Amino acid sequence: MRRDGRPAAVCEGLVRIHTARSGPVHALRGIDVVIPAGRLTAITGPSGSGKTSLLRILAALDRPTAGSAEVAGHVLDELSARRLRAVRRRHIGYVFARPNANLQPHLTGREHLDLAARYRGTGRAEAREQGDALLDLLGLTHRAGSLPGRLSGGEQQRLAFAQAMVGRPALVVADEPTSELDSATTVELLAGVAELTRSGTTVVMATHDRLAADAADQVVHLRSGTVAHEEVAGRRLAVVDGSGRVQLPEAALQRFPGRRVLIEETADGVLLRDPS
Ligand SMILES: Nc1ncnc2c1ncn2[C@@H]1O[C@H](COP(=O)(O)OP(=O)(O)OP(=O)(O)O)[C@@H](O)[C@H]1O
Repeated sequence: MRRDGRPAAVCEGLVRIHTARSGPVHALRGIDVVIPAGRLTAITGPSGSGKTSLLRILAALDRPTAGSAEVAGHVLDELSARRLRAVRRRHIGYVFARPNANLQPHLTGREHLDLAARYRGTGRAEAREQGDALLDLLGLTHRAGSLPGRLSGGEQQRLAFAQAMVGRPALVVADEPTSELDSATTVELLAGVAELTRSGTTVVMATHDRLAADAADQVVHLRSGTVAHEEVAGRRLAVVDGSGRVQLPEAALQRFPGRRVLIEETADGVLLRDPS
């Protein structure tokens, strides 16, 4: 949670319909999700389930077709384009999947951090202090003077996280940041990210990688643009949306071939039965 106890981001009934040549594509069909502050949340789900569409809205790079997204207390869908850009600059860090997409070839590690901090309005002395701490935490101190071309893929992604986090944004959004790394490098990067979330940063990361999902405090699993389930503290939770809809796990769904259920309330829960 943030110091004020509020989550870093809250999405309610998010709908995103893309316009493709073949017609409208319903990428998000009513997503309710809460991103707790100071935690690592993984967004998982098969290809095309809506992970990037959700992340782009959380990162203020795109707007929902309907529903609302609040980040750091700002209701993004109500903001003008200028205010949205300002919120993105100040409060949101972004990490792309491809290491070299995150970095400028002519800037050293240190220069990346200085520039990102200035962009977020952080004073020079504070930026230096935070930059040093981030480089140290991510094992990059000896690389501060190097250009990205001299860094390994894993080091480049760690620098990308440092750059996304300097200036203390409310939310760092990362789209499959481990997809181009081998498993040993992935483990190293995740250890660094876990360390950063322990120091108070909130990270939301789309991933296909089980290692990355296992490192998360919360996993939100998407299926066809809806939240299929969440995993928190090792427990798998179904999500009841605002209109009372619950997605059953695949195995449970098999029990209802007619897609109709009898709902029985019992003393300690609710029972679903096949009516046939
Ligand atoms: N700009 C766009 N224009 C048209 N359709 C889009 C656009 N962006 C995404 N889509 C479609 O929306 C759906 C969800 O895509 P999205 O990229 O959000 O899923 P994803 O879970 O991130 O997929 P992947 O794991 O393959 O990256 C897909 O059917 C995709 O083709």
